[in-house]
Amino acid sequence: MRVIAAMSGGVDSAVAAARAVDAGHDVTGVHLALSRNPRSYRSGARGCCSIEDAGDARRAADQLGIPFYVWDMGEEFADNVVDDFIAEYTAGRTPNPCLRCNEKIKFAAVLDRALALGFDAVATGHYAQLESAPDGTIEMHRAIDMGKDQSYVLGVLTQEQLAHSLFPLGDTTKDVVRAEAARRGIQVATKPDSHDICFIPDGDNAGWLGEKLGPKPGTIVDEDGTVLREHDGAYAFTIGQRRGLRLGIPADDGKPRFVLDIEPVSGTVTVGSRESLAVDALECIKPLWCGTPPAGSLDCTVQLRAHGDEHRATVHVDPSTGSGQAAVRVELHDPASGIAPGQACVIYDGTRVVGSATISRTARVAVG
Ligand SMILES: Nc1ncnc2c1ncn2[C@@H]1O[C@H](COP(=O)(O)OP(=O)(O)OP(=O)(O)O)[C@@H](O)[C@H]1O
Repeated sequence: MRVIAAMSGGVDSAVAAARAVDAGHDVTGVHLALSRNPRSYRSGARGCCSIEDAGDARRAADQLGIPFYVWDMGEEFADNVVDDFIAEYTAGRTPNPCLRCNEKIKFAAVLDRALALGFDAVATGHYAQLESAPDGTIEMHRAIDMGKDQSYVLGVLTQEQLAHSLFPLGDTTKDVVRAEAARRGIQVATKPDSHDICFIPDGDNAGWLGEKLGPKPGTIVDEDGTVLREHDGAYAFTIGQRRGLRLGIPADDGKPRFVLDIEPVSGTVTVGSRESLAVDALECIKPLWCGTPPAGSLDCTVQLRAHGDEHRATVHVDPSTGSGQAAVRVELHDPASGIAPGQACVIYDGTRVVGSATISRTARVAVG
């Protein structure tokens, strides 16, 4: 097959490209220039797409003896990932930009360009496994290294996209990948892993959003509406957040308080007890299925954030719902905490990804 290897300049994608070459594919390396404000990883925090990253990717491609190009996808990334991230926070929701990047950039814009240029597939260093099912469809499964498993952020991929994807690292642990990179003489063998949000290299999401959006004053209130303090922007808060609330006055019961709700229009952030955070029912919109869409009810597990726990659940799918309405309802068998609208609910049957949907509403566990 003619394969585009998406090479970030990191160790995973270098080894993934090497394995694609070993498997006998005709491989071309491509580094994506995504961020408009690239930051050198030598400055400490590892961001994305700096000149050094592109140079590391090029060197790895040279070592493998494969052609190498840089594709500028900065505009697509800004429009589909960065702007969406800002819009979602503005609306009081909690987006996952990696998932969005996979959906709109790596397995959409990049794959489309690859196919248009006559390539058959895109290989990445994501940790997930692909298997052919007896009916000829491609199934995506969790990676064997559960510490690195990235099937959650790939849960948005459709059958068509999976049919043109290769994940050469899914059956390997990160330790083995680093050892293999060292054995192959790949220079980036010890390069640190990237931060979750590549365009916010120092991890200060609130500071970054504050710069983009400016002050949007509002109040923090407790569950009975008492104002506890003012704040400069509700976008600095996420449901389930405990740290950095700077409430000053302790709760009546002396226990920690958590963000329970964010009202985007008034900017009111409600805080309360850990118990009040628990939810056991979710409504989700915009489902994307890896294979044939399920209908009716499904006993399964769901994952509600990257690297989050698996929760046993019964999922009800209504294929007839119009866009914007809850197409997927999820009953969690045990309550979960810190679940925010905007997050993806990825549905698993064992290790197999069934699909994903975006959480639009959560319902609190009835107390007493
Ligand atoms: N700027 C980029 N250019 C090309 N491919 C990229 C880029 N960023 C990410 N990728 C692809 O997406 C995969 C997953 O990206 P992620 O940000 O999770 O990196 P990672 O797990 O740290 O991998 P790596 O060690 O290769 O950077 C990478 O392995 C690579 O194939």
